Amino acid sequence: MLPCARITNLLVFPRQFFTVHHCFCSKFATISFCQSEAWNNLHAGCPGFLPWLEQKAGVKISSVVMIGRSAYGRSLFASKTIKAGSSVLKVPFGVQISPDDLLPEIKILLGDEIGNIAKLATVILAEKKNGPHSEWAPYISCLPLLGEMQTTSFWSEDELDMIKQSFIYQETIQKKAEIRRQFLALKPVLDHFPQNFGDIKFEDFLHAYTLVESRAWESSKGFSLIPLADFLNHDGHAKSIVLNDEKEQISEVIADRDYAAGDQIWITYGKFSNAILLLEFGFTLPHNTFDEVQITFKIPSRDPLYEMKSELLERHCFPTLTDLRGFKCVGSSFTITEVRSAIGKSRGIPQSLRAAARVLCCTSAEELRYMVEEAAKNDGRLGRRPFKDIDREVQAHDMLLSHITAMISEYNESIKSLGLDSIHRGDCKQSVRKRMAFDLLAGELRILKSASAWLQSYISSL
Ligand SMILES: C[S@@+](CC[C@H](N)C(=O)[O-])C[C@H]1O[C@@H](n2cnc3c(N)ncnc32)[C@H](O)[C@@H]1O
Repeated sequence: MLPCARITNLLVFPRQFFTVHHCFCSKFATISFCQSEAWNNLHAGCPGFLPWLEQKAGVKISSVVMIGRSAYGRSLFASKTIKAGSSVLKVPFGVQISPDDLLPEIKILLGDEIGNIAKLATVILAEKKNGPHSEWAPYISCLPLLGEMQTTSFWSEDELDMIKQSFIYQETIQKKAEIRRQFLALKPVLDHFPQNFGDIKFEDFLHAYTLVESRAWESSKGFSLIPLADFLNHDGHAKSIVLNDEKEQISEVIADRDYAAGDQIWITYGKFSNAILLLEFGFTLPHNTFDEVQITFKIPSRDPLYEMKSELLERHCFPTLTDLRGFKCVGSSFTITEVRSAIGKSRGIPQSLRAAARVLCCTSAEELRYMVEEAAKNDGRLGRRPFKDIDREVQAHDMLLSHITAMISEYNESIKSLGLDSIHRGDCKQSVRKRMAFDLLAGELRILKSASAWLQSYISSL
């Protein structure tokens, strides 16, 4: 049995500054958030959904779950006691939706620039247009509506401004641009089949794309939506995942703990930071142990050693970045996670980041050449050893510390401007987004503070 990966793994890691986007509009597109909430409560349990799915599959899928609603949206609950290690549900591949379900006459017109997520989104759009005549109607009608989507692609400019300190801000912009690019490539094809799609707008496509991204798993067919399994919510500490059994042609979830009747059943979507959860799934956790922060450096253009440092850093550790306007610059983005302890033998901040700081603070070509020779004599990695000159080592780490200190004060400012008093008040869309912005920024601030404490401790130990 193979673990099924959330598609986020493929899209976001290894992460650079890039990504996807897009949307989908339907007859529900104009429904306000509150109206759609009411609609959902009415259909909270998706009555008849499981019997319908079992009839379609021709086999029993689960005798231990029921569909309900919790603070996390639609959810699966134990209908009776479930023991750790026992099967929760088994969904045959035959009742999963994949890009293979695209009509052949449409599929043949799609070029390589249309990815699997966009293809699967196109399947959803066609089924949605089919309304009650769709063979997937009971499933499609249970999916979240446009007004309920919370991923940052749906945030207004003002809302995005709340998280401008985080790399997710830039990623959201790039992701939406990429989704729009795919939509524009797809649109002429969709327009050839008005009976299948109607007049699809970008918002429709973005909606469908985000539904796929937040609910599909990687499969032998690219990506698949797995009805019922996709009603399971994420717990960062859960061990259960969706497993694929190619031989039996089923996806299965095994309980990682004992559940009493009525308990919500959890799985993990993966080891995702709040930034990724927000970008791809539209939620955050109050304390996420997988949070991370991107530290980005650029060599000052006035540095007399700019060319030499650029060449070295590009060769050894810094990728070339292309900014939003298409200008290339040498810089680098390093990911840091929480440093558990500021003292002792803790792993500290990444060696690659410290190496880059050492290169950046060199003031002569001789110093840089010496670093290259030293790397060649050892494991080939540039700047991994502390400077023999302690002042220089302090200088490199001081530079990092002041960069991180500046970030800390920017994060503090952003958190303050959220208005701490109002964060935990209210359930409306704006309050929910404010709370998520707070979780994101507070988590990233915690990491920056841990890095700062580690750097201070290292510098004072020199
Ligand atoms: C795979 S679906 C799970 C079913 C979903 N609750 C529904 O209503 O259809 C993933 C979505 O569930 C919600 N979700 C999952 N885990 C969550 C959590 N721990 N906290 C808040 N929302 C969560 C998010 O909206 C996410 O995009």
